Amino acid sequence: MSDKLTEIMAHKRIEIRDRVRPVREEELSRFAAGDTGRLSRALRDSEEIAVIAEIKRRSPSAGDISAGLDAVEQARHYINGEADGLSILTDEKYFGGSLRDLWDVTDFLRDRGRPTPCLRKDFMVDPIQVLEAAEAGASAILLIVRALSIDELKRLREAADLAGLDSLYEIHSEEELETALSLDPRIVGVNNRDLSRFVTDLALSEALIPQIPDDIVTVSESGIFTGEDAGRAREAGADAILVGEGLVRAEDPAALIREFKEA
Ligand SMILES: O=P(O)(O)OC[C@@H](O)[C@@H](O)c1c[nH]c2ccccc12
Repeated sequence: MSDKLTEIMAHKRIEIRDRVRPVREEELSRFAAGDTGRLSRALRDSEEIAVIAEIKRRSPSAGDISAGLDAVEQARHYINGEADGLSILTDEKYFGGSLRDLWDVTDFLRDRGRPTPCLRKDFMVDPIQVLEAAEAGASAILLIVRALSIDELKRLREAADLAGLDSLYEIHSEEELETALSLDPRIVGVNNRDLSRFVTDLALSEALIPQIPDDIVTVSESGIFTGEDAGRAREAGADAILVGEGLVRAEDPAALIREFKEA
């Protein structure tokens, strides 16, 4: 692990320090109520390539993407385009998001009676964040394999399982794929962006996704802007793509989601 990701993880551990406390099993398990695996199911059930549409205001690599973005308005576009899942950045310092965005979007989805599953996109390090995700109505959390020890990965996964949340294991190398596969994952995401150097290359999905067993849901993440990119991910065998910047910058995000699915 190096530079930016190291910096972000160090910051995250400090940022949550005041909130960390023992999280009891009962606190987590009251969210599980028969609704486990909503994101993995939605991605698997889609006939075309599934689309996870991300709400992201800025990033260390792109800078400001859309500083004043209204999370609920953006979610409305994504739902109109029939996104299969939403990814909501809740990190404030580096991505301009908040837990409040997640609460607002899941409230909006609930009011519409449309249970599109939401991923809490953040740098998870402690079970308290899993509890926060469940409370805010998320269906899944992100686990960045490179950023966590095996013990942390196991601890976070256990908390997510108790709360009925899916865990998306994000990888960026063959070695990380091995680690993820040893943890019995339901969803593995290949991040095409090198989190140390910020370059994206879909060739990484093309190299790694074919090595992932069929019963695991696969996601190609980052650097997808066009129907052609989505087509490459599908050709590589991805069940889903995760798209942020391309959709946030799009004039008509709903149309772009349809284009991804038709590719
Ligand atoms: O905006 P893009 O290039 O479409 O990428 C989306 C998503 O993959 C990216 O935001 C992301 C992937 N893994 C992360 C981990 C933390 C924060 C953000 C991310």
